Amino acid sequence: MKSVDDHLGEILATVRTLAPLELELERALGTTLAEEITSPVPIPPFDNSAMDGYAVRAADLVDASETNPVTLPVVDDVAAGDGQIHAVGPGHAVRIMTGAPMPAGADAVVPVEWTDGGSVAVVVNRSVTAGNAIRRVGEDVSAGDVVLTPGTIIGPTQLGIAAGVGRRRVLVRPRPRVVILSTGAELAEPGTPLGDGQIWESNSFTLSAAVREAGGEGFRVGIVPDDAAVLLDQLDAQLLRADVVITSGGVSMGAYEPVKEALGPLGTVRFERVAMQPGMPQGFGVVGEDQIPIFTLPGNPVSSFVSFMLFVEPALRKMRGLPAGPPETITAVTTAALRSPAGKRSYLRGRLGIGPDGAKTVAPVVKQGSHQLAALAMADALVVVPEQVTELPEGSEVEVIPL
Ligand SMILES: Nc1nc2c(c(=O)[nH]1)N[C@H]1C(S)=C(S)[C@@H](COP(=O)(O)OP(=O)(O)OC[C@H]3O[C@@H](n4cnc5c(N)ncnc54)[C@H](O)[C@@H]3O)O[C@H]1N2
Ligand code: MOO
Repeated sequence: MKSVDDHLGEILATVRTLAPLELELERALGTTLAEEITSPVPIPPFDNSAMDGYAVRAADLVDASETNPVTLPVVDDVAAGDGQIHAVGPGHAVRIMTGAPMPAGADAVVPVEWTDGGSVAVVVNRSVTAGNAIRRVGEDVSAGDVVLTPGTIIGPTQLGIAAGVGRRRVLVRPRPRVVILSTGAELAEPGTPLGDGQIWESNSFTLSAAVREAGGEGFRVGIVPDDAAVLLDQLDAQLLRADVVITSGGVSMGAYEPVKEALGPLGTVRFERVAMQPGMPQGFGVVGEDQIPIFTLPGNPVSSFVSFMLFVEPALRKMRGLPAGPPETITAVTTAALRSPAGKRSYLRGRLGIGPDGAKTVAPVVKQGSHQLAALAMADALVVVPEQVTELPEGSEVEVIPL
């Protein structure tokens, strides 16, 4: 049997990082920046007020206090966005709003709270230090400063700074588009009644959501009947919009394995047994003119999800231009004994916690079957049990993949 590490290694050697493209900011969330973003101007572009109040010369207010208020005539008004030239002469004040450009001659802003709020003349009852409540030009960013570097994942604040330095479009590696096809004659669409022998289809929901969480765009094609020709037709139609295809089901040893039947003859997809549980039957390869990577995951719901975490998620990271490798693990101490088949790496479902000594613990969930989706939904971690280990007593230190 092939090792988990070899399988991932082959996948990562095959998938390619997506080519960069220019996207409007509104569409760039979750993409990976493929250029350096610099600011063409200093930010803020001009000295401006940090508060609503009065622009003054601090020297005029050195003696101002509660007992000795100073009155200054208000000679002008300047609002945010005002492009006019304003000035404050000695002994004068200009009413100013937050974000408005500082008038020439003024060296401080007196917040309105320190005054009587007058609009013709203002009574100030505190002195002010020069520079008070002024935001200086370039205080956030100097002209030419790099604000974002290539390889940065674009989140809300990165979008904000790109806009804040005047960009409308950015060069990014897009979110990989992942088409998800579920095979199985027994599958019924959730929300419709179950016929005899049927179960509700769930893998495509799990997988498309996992794709989204992994920074891709998941397209749920839904249920494809157990018919190789129909599957190939569907695949053909979907390849137009896919950077990756995932199928679930139809790869084991049964009499009706449409995925194997459809893709096997192409010669570009390998079906293998990987030394892991769950998720032993795996297929990976490329399809179509553009050699789109395809993952044929096992149909059991836990198996397909675990396979996604181990193989598809790292592949998506590589496609996004991010460092890619096996999922990161943390160490935790088991709260119960564990069993694992010899020669396979197990990914048991567990719940993380904190022990009385403050150490991280992991409690295996009771139902560990590949079909027991409810137990997976209650778990928040996968406990990794190495190939050669078949039993672990309670209190063992283990590697855990947090979900
Ligand atoms: N003789 C053998 N039988 C099986 C082997 C084997 O080595 N020899 N391997 C078992 C293992 S391990 C797995 S995993 C499964 C994988 O089978 P397939 O990938 O071919 O998947 P199916 O047979 O189509 O389905 C398996 C199971 O999962 C349910 N399923 C499938 N798709 C969905 C879906 N979209 N949503 C919810 N549930 C789904 C399906 O009803 C089956 O119960 O094979 C074992 N057998
Ligand atoms: O290897 Mo299968 O994925 O356990 O159930």
